[in-house]
Amino acid sequence: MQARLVAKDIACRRGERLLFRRLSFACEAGEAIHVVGANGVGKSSLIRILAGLLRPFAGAVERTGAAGLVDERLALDTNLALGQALAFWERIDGCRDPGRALELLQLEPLMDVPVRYLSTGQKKRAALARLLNRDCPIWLLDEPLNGLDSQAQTAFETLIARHCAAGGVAIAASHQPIALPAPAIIDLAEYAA
Ligand SMILES: Nc1ncnc2c1ncn2[C@@H]1O[C@H](COP(=O)(O)OP(=O)(O)OP(=O)(O)O)[C@@H](O)[C@H]1O
Repeated sequence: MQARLVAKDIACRRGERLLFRRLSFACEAGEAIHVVGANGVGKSSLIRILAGLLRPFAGAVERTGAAGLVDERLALDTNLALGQALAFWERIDGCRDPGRALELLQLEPLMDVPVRYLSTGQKKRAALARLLNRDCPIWLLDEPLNGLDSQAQTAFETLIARHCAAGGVAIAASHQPIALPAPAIIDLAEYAA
C-alpha cells in the first residue's frame, strides 16, 4: 500500500476569520496523527482541507494514495435498506470482499433495516464499513468514535492499527482519547492565528 500525506505551511480561513496558520507535517506510511483542540479551533476544517474538500487559505497538501473520509455526514441513501445502500457503493468502489466490513463492524443483522431507522452508533458503523470497502491508503477521520459503544470503539481502534501496519496512514480529529499506533499529536491551538 502506497500512502503518504504531507501538509505544507497550511493556513485556514473560514468566513472572515483566520483559524490557524503555519501548519506543516508529514504522515508517512504506517503512521497516525491525532488532531486535538477546543471546539471551533478548526479540526473539522483541517480534515476537509486534507481531504481536498476545502481550499486552504495558504499552503498545499500532497497525497500519495486515495483518501477516504469519515465525518458526521453519512454518504448513504437513507431511504434504502442498509444492505442495498452499501451495495450501491460497493459496485462503484469495486469492493471485492464486502462481507469483511459487515462482519468486522457487526452489521449483518441490520442489512434489511432502512438507513434512516439506524441509531447514531449504527449509522457510524455503516460509515466505517464504507471506508473499509473503499480500501483507501489514507484514512481521514473526523470524530470517528462518536456514537460508538465501547466494544465498537475498541474494534475500530484495532482496524486503524491494522490499516497502519499494512502501510496506510490515519489522521483522526477526536475529542475523546483514541488509541492510534504511536500517534503524533497535533494541537491546533499551537497554530492559532
Ligand atoms: N462555512 C463556514 N463559513 C464560516 N465559518 C465557518 C464555516 N464552517 C465553519 N466555520 C467556523 O469555523 C470554525 C471552525 O469550525 P470547525 O468545524 O473546523 O471546528 P472544530 O475544531 O472541528 O470544532 P468542534 O470541536 O466543535 O467540532 C468555527 O468557528 C465555525 O463556526
